[in-house]
Amino acid sequence: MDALVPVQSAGQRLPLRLLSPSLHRCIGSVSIRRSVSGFAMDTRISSRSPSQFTIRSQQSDLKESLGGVASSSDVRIKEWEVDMYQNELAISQGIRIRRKPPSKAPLGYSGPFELRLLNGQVADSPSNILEEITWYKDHEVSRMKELNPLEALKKAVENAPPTRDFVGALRSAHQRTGFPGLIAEVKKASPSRGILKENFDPVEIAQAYERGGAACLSVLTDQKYFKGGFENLEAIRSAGVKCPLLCKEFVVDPWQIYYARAKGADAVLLIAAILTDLEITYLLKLSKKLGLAALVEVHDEREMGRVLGIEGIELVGINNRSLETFKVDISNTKKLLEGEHGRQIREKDMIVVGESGLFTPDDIAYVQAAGVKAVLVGESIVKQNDPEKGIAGLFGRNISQT
Ligand SMILES: O=P(O)(O)OC[C@@H](O)[C@@H](O)c1c[nH]c2ccccc12
Repeated sequence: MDALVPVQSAGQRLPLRLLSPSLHRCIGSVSIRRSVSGFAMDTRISSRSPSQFTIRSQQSDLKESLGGVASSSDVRIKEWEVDMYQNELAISQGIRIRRKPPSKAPLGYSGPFELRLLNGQVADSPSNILEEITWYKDHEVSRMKELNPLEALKKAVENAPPTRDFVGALRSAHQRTGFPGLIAEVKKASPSRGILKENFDPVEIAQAYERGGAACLSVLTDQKYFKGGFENLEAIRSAGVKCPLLCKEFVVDPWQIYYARAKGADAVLLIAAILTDLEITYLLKLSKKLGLAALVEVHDEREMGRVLGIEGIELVGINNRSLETFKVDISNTKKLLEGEHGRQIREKDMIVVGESGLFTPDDIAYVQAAGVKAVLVGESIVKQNDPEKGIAGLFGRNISQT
């Protein structure tokens, strides 16, 4: 991808070679190009003039960029089309979560896409909590980007201390203890459980987890739904906690990967239920480039099949909680590790993380027998007065020095 594509006006056709074959039918504007590698791109209307716009790829490291001139309403229409294509592309991969509300269409626009895409989906309210979070996140990220432009973030990342080896820490904890490596979660609240801990001191909890033998920590950074924050990630890191840190976010934009890295993360979460294969591939590459591990989360067989088709994934999380219905069932981990999928995972030597709903030594033994080498645990340990003891209770013995 070394193309520099001149764009005179929105609506101009772009060279076929830049488009995915399945999207040839969509040719007709720069926006389509954006929806293909699209996620990789960032649209900005330049401050010099509202009728001037540049679309710069976040893959600018790969020297691709688009630039052009159009009216700002053209740009809005094109952006809306991109969003709709994003939804379409996702639907074609069996993803039910829509990334944008369907009626974000600019006022007065009634092209063929609007008719097609709104058909049967006229309501503009999210169909479940994951969709709601995703829509809100999109909104939040665009605001945060204004305050922290990518260029500045890249500089911060260049000067940031090196990352710690998240995957290595899990593997060595597994070898050391004979139990799945523990990713202990620093989580104040969740939409399904409400407030988990009133007097929540993230640094104290993180230090207790570390003393208790956690291999890594997961820190919720979502503010609105989980009462977390990036300040928690930063505080834990600067308090000298050595466990590698997973930034627990709903990543819908590459900007968030840079941000997580700048704020002290060693790993990021990529949720297959909200990301297309292309997005996962791109975000995975970007994470690696920045020295971050990526935990790719699935919650059903279809998502597992999808991620097994993507090169370079080392860590797969199986969430026992549906983020759409909140239903928790730890046999999900077992189910997804059976048969052909399990075989492929073993062949590729991937680390599987059993996530959510783990409370007792029996639960740990159950998911371990199913094939996980790591577990991600929040509620059962964060709720304890002493989270360090909570870990010993969860495993049935002290895992800090075995
Ligand atoms: O508190 P629990 O049931 O132990 O679950 C922890 C973790 O798996 C859960 O918080 C989680 C898994 N995937 C997520 C994605 C986003 C937010 C949260 C999550």
